[in-house]
Amino acid sequence: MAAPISRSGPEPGAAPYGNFPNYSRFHPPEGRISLLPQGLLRSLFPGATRPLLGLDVGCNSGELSVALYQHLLGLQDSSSSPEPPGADKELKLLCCDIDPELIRRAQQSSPFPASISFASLDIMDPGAREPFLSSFLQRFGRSSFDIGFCMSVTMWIHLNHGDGGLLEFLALLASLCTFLLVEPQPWRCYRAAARRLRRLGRHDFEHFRSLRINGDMAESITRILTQECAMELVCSFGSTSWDRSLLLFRSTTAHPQGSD
Ligand SMILES: C[S@@+](CC[C@H](N)C(=O)[O-])C[C@H]1O[C@@H](n2cnc3c(N)ncnc32)[C@H](O)[C@@H]1O
Repeated sequence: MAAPISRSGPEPGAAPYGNFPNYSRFHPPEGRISLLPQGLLRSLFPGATRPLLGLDVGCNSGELSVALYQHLLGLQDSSSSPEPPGADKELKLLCCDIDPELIRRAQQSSPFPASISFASLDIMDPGAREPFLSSFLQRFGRSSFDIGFCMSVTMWIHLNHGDGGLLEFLALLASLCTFLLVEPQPWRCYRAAARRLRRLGRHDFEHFRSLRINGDMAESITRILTQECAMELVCSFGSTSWDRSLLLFRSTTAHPQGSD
């Protein structure tokens, strides 16, 4: 299920999918994690009696996925300490990324292999996505995830797949997840990404100049999710130091606590 990524050529900085090899050095997980309240998972799923299922889309090399897992379960921030007994029964996290090399690194360094699975997947490829996601969900007798994470990914989907792709992506996440945490990139990041590509002598992103969804991206994504995807905004956890907001949505149609 490896996605077709070419790493040949003299342009390592281009990262056309946002597949930067050292992303977490520039945007460390702590900047996001510190905005999320302690005990968030328990407050969203009081009295959950079976493992909660999470989906992290665009996980890069996994640093944020691991930090989210630790934070949500209230584990000490130490990748060297073993997972406490029982933790793997509380939350199972499926993390995917289009870049197989990033996934290989995530797998190699994962401190919690029993609870966090990393896999190479282009989430926009229905032929690969559907069997992959349903086989994971079926293992737990489920048809949806309790919580999804879409952290600094919307811009890359939007630039590579256009307005239609962004709408399709958000509708997909809304249909798959009871709760959804989204960190949208603001519009100025789109300009910076396009500039970076031009400086490297590459063609513009195919869709950049024709995007009609533009401007205040947090507002647009909130509008799409709430008006077109049957979700409601539960909370905005504020903005990171690099001015990206963390928005939590809940499905208005899914049953609570993953009771599907
Ligand atoms: C900017 S990084 C964000 C990484 C991580 N979520 C974080 O916030 O620290 C965006 C990631 O999305 C991934 N990505 C982009 N398009 C994707 C797609 N169609 N399917 C899966 N992953 C994708 C990229 O490879 C990249 O690793």
